[in-house]
Amino acid sequence: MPELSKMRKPDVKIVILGDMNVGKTSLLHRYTERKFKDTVSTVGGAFFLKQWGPYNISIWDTAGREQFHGLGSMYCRGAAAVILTYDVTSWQSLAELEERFLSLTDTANHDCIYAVVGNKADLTEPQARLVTERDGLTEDPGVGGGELTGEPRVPSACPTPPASPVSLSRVSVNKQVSREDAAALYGRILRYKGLEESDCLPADKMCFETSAKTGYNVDALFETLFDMVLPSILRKRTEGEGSPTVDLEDCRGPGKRARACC
Ligand SMILES: Nc1nc2c(ncn2[C@@H]2O[C@H](COP(=O)(O)OP(=O)(O)OP(=O)(O)O)[C@@H](O)[C@H]2O)c(=O)[nH]1
Ligand SMILES: [Mg+2]
Repeated sequence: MPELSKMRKPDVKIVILGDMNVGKTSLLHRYTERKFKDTVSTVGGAFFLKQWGPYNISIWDTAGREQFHGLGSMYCRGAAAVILTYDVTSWQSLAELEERFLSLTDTANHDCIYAVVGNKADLTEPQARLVTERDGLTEDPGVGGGELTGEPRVPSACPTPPASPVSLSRVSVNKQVSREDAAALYGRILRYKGLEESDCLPADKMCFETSAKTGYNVDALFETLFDMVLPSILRKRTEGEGSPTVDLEDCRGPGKRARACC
């Protein structure tokens, strides 16, 4: 196990922002641990270190809860990429990105890259929900983590199985945010930053839909960004910014994928 206090300083920083419950922590778990696991609402922030070829990339998870809002711009300081995350089933979560989170990125690098990410794409697939036609009960596998088996699960409030057979239909949860909505937000982000769309990466490359639950598009999201921030790393190295080591006394776990809270 490497001596953490001598760990190389991360070469570059990526920050995930977005409203509470959109799945920021779940996306990081999916990418770094290949799992969809239970989460608790993030307090403050946490970071992961990812070795990408010869480079160390720190990925900062942030709290979406209003009470931690003040920390956001601190986390964004010096970021080379920011992942603005919303929930595809929640229009409000997209609106919050513009109203509450975009201004936090004022402290990011001047050439910071922005990705707009709609998570929980699994919930909008045609087979995302079970609906019992008998009494309108719904079962959401996205929350409980259950699999679709064709057998209704009995709600805890109803200890005995229904006497009559229950017919099942499968419908999708309403998708509230389209890819076009996300692309339009991306355009507004560029304008907010005073950038010309023609000089920037196009919306179809920078807007992703993902599912932390199924893993859909999660590797593509992170690895596309890693590749995109490499020029920033190389420039920083050429400019000789900062010291080559960092004090990571609080880190837990091996250097390849350390995690810490703050
Ligand atoms: N169906 C589905 N549920 C998801 C997905 N990602 C996260 N969730 C669920 O959404 C809830 C919130 O997930 P978190 O990852 O804790 O959300 P967060 O954005 O980190 O929230 P804060 O830490 O409070 O800002 C949890 O119940 C997750 O299991 C997904 O892709 N699909
Ligand atoms: Mg979280």
